[in-house]
Amino acid sequence: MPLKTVRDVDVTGRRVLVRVDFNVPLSPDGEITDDTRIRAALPTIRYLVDQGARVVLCSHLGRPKGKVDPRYSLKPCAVRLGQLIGREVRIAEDVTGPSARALGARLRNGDVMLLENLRFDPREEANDPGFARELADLADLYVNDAFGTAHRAHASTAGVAAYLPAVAGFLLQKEVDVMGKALANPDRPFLAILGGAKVSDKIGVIENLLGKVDRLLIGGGMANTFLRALGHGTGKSLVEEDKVDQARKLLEKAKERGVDLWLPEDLVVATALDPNAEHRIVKKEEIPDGWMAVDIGPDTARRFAGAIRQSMTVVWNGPMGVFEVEPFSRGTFAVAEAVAGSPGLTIVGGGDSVAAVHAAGVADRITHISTGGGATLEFLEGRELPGVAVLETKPDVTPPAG
Ligand SMILES: Nc1ncnc2c1ncn2[C@@H]1O[C@H](COP(=O)(O)OP(=O)(O)O)[C@@H](O)[C@H]1O
Ligand SMILES: O=C(OP(=O)(O)O)[C@H](O)COP(=O)(O)O
Ligand SMILES: [Mg+2]
Repeated sequence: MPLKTVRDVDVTGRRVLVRVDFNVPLSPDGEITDDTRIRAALPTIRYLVDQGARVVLCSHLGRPKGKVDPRYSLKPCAVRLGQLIGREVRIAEDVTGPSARALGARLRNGDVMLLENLRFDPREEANDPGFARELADLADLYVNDAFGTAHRAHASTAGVAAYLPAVAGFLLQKEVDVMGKALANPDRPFLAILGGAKVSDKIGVIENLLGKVDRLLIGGGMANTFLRALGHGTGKSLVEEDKVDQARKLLEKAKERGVDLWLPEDLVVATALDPNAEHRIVKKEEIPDGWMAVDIGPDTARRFAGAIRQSMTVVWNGPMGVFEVEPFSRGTFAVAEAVAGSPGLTIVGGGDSVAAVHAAGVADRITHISTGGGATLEFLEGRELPGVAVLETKPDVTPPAG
């Protein structure tokens, strides 16, 4: 059934708590390197402002693990949002404390404020009902527009809906709608590309993906755990030791089901994550001790690009390497270029993958840029996302055919 959205409720003069995903990539000195996720939330924010709502935005940024940490402050996002909407966006000093409550009480119709990083409070990720209640007490209505975090059952994405009317924002609605249609009956060959660094988070989706796709390409940090499962040394690469067994089983399952699962055949290895670090290209069996895999190699990039160009549906999440460091960006950019040149429907999702697609200059040749990485993968798996499940629906009014 279709989701109820902000358009289906009266918002004028009401305090509206809007969960957004402002988890944007930051440079080492704390500058926003890609503001796609902030821009993606603008339609909902602008609508609420125009309707005279009192807007209380909330988001997480990074993984500060329940502790206040200035490196993960949302202040830069408040500044950027203020520039984009042309009005002041005040940021609270705390999440649900005295500063947030005082700023909230002073809001006038059309004002916008932002709470500090939700994950400064350990109760957010624990989906603590007391914390959900404190969030709810700041508002009269809850709007979820954080598609990128909709796969998390946290206080601000799920728990809070127990205490307030809960509707979708325009971004979340659009993501669910566009991807639902695109992936309901995909043209084949259907290919997925998986990379990035959130290995333990995302390895779990592979089993179900094997039942959906014809071919799966694995690169980036995700590939290293699989190389280890094949018995190769991985030096000081990012590897999740406790997922090696699972990776081995997935390799077997792919074989049983006749799904092509491709790993890198060659890699760029480096001595450090530094643009000036020594680096070279090696075969996948030859990662030297003390070195780390930081990108797929040129042969792999060519092979992956060929497969991508032969596919009619492509879903990509997770960079092929540490593309933020220039010498290690080539594999990711080659894949971005290939996805852009693929003849069929293409979806790229994830905070960092989307930043890479913008950096590669190919974003306008992708069918759908999604703000969700892990969320898109779980959606593709066919899993119900907790942040969507808690929202109100409206009766389907599609008239019967004929
Ligand atoms: N081989 C690798 N080793 C370490 N980190 C990697 C490697 N390949 C990619 N990464 C990192 O993965 C990060 C993105 O991962 P992730 O958050 O899972 O993707 P997304 O945000 O697109 O969903 C990037 O910051 C990138 O530097
Ligand atoms: O950046 C995000 O996901 P992504 O890296 O998969 O794109 C979301 O904001 C979720 O963050 P989380 O994986 O720390 O819960
Ligand atoms: Mg990310």
